[in-house]
Amino acid sequence: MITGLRPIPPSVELKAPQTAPLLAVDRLKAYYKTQLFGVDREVRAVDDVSLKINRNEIYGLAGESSSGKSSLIKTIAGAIRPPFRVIEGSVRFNFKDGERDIYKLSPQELSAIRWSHLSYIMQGSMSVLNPVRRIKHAFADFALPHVRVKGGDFTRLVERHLKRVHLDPAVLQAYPHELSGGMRQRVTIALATVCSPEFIIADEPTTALDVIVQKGVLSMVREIQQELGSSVLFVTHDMAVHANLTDRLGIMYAGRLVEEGRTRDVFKKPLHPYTAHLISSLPRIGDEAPKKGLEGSPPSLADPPSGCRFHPRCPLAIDICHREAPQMVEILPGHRAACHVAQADPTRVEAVA
Ligand SMILES: Nc1ncnc2c1ncn2[C@@H]1O[C@H](COP(=O)(O)OP(=O)(O)OP(=O)(O)O)[C@@H](O)[C@H]1O
Repeated sequence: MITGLRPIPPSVELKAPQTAPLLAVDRLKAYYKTQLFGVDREVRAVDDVSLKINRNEIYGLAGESSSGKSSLIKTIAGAIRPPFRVIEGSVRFNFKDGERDIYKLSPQELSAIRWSHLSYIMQGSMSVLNPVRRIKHAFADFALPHVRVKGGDFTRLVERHLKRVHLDPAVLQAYPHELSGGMRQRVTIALATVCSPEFIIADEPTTALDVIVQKGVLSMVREIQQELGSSVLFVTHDMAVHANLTDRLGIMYAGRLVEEGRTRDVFKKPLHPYTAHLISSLPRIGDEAPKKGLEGSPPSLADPPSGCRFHPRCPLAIDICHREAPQMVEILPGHRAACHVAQADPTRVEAVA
């Protein structure tokens, strides 16, 4: 455990009970407001999303390309830059030393919680690691400002952490190009976790890696999460990764969360036809039946369909789906879905899978 973290900023709110979720996202809307050929355009990348992430869990976020996963994690991390804007809603963290409402923090307060409370593992390790500087400088640049220890104590702290994640401290002397892709990604995970953050966002950290290396990196994520007792928001479109790693799973479609539940429940009994499709398209050994692709393409988020955004592609769509956007409703214990058909009769969705 690292001691010597920075003092709590004065604007921190009162502590909430430790049983409360670590993260509560409430009715969040965040849009890209751009102009195309002089015409205003609004891309509704995050459109009325509510979710909670508990302490000590790995929450997976899945969905096809352009469904809004990266935009949602940007809003959660408070990394909002024009043309992206938060329209309404809130993102609140219940950290051990007090609550933080991300959109009420000043830039200084936001940077004070980065790395020490909230950290981010990005997709490409090379975007974090400077190719012309040794790895040790990355630790000094990012982590050193967030711990009180300096000099030799800081080096010892980093070396201890590297050993904890099964990395040889010799990597500190290496340049990024001297390491394999898997090693570099391990280094970025070590970097993101060295200050023992309570909440870790991982954005497709294993996408560029081959399956064997990917397996090693995923076990490292699980191990470090358990050791630190952190919560992880793990984003990938790869459902096989979710099946192996995550405790709970949220599925996004066209800027909305359409299903959420314990990962095993979602895989066993999907409640949204889109999720059923994602699961049924996973390859299974011995299953020679041809896989049916999902017809149609994802909608434009600048002009999404009326009602349920999935209805133009949904084999179960009924009248109401064209007119009314379904709300996320708990259909089975701890298992929510935004689907009119499943809310009327959850067994109908099984037929899609
Ligand atoms: N800077 C931007 N300006 C305008 N629109 C954007 C911008 N960045 C993303 N978008 C749009 O927001 C929508 C959601 O994109 P986002 O990157 O969040 O999806 P994603 O699910 O993370 O996709 P991927 O898996 O491909 O990364 C898309 O329609 C995308 O075109």
